[in-house]
Amino acid sequence: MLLGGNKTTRKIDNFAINNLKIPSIVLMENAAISFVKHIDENEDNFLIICGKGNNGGDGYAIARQLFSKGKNVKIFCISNENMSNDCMINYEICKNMGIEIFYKIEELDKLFFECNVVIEGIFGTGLNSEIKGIYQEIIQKINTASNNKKVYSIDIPSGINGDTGEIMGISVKADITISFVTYKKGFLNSKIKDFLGKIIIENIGLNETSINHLLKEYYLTPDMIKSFRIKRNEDSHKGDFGKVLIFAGSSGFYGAGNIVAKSCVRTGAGLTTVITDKNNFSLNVFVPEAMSFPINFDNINENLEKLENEILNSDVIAIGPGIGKSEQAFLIFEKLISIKKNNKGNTIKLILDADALNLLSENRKLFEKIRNRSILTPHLVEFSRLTGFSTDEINKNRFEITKNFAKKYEIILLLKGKNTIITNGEELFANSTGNSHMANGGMGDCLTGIICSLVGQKYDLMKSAGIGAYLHGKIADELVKKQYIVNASHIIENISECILNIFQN
Ligand SMILES: NC(=O)C1=CN([C@@H]2O[C@H](COP(=O)(O)OP(=O)(O)OC[C@H]3O[C@@H](n4cnc5c(N)ncnc54)[C@H](OP(=O)(O)O)[C@@H]3O)[C@@H](O)[C@H]2O)[C@H](O)CC1
Ligand SMILES: [K+]
Repeated sequence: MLLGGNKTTRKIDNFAINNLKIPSIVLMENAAISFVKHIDENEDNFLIICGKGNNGGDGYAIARQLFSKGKNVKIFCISNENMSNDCMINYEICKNMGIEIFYKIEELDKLFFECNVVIEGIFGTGLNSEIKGIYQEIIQKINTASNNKKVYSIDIPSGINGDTGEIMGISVKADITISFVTYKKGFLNSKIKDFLGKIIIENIGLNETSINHLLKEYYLTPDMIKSFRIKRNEDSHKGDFGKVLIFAGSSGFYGAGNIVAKSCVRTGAGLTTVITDKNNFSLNVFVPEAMSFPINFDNINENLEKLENEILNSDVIAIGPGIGKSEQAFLIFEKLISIKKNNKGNTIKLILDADALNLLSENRKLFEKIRNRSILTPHLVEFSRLTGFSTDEINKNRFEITKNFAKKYEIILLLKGKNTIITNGEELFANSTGNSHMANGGMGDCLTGIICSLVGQKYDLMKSAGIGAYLHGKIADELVKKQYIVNASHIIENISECILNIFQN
């Protein structure tokens, strides 16, 4: 699903009008028809509150549509001065059709009392400053009425900034928001969840393929994830699904390596090998399918030569969870990223997480070695270390900072958090799955294991990160329907079933 904001709405509008030659009034009509589809047939009494821009125009067009279905419709017109052209056209039609239109704020309370459903088209993507005066008063009244009326917002609850989700002074609290063409970036702001209600994204007669060159940002949906699927050949063998090398876990943190390995195996990698302390025997017990490459941490140099063969033999290397920041960990990390091509002549892909990111932050010249072949999966604090931006600055400007960073270092960045962001600097995915019940130790390790497995199975880096993040969150979303806390082990046991559901449903 396309992800957009205020500017992109104008860009899409302009393209549809100027290039596709769809008159703007037709787009508005399509928006109104799509909107009305979601209104309960049994509802009868509607109050439609309209501003003077195209959001209000949508409101008048929706009023016409409902009126023509025989519904009882009343309109509250906030202003009929300086209306946009299309708003004016629909306002005039409503007047000509004899729909009752009210103008005085004193009449509003009675209008609320008489209706069952409020539809508000005060501001959409054109909101450009703090809301004051009469607009503030009207929104307050809508929110008071919303206790016992169903409130629908057209495109965006009036008062929410479509780009940032910021509340511009005051906002309508919608029960249902029916938005057009794009999932608005502002909806990703977790602080306004209660203002959005149920979100529905509707078409206005534009096929996604005819406009998707205009924007390269997406909100991940099940359909998108399904479309990424690479079918398995009947005659394939384990070599086709990737040789994955994992450097994760160290004394005290063996669990991290075990979780990465088990997630990787369960996601379907062909062969999984874990570089681990020679004294770690837990791997074989926890993940019997994985192989180990034992390391003597007391004499690291003796291992590095043998390790070279292992590197040359791999398709993808995941590095980081639980490795610590010791000198030995650094030497192994440096070795693992020092070879770019494997024995088959293919680029060895890298997934860098946790301490690998911290080591990278402190040794920035290593960025040169990871270009064009890596996914970095920081959480907010790790990303702050990598970029030098404060966590507040990142939160306020996630899209721009992540894109710039990915572009600068030519890597895929996956910034974990609510609506995890994945970007290569051009294209961007915002994840739609996941919940707070999965916020506990080992989750990130599990995600690393899923992603390196997908890369091994020849999914490209963006798609591996996208599928991985979606799958990881989706499993947790399903599990919280029947349990309160979701741990990495729960995710691991459900990976395969969830992949099946996503790819085959
Ligand atoms: N491609 C699509 O998705 C389509 C969407 N449509 C709908 O159009 C709106 C956007 O319409 P637009 O006219 O650009 O903007 P709005 O209607 O949201 O608002 C503009 C008017 O609001 C005034 N304004 C803005 N901020 C304030 C404020 N704080 N206080 C008071 N008034 C404000 C603004 O006045 P100015 O004087 O500042 O110009 C405008 O009068 C989109 O959201 C969809 O609903 C199309 O129907 C089809 C295509
Ligand atoms: K609105």
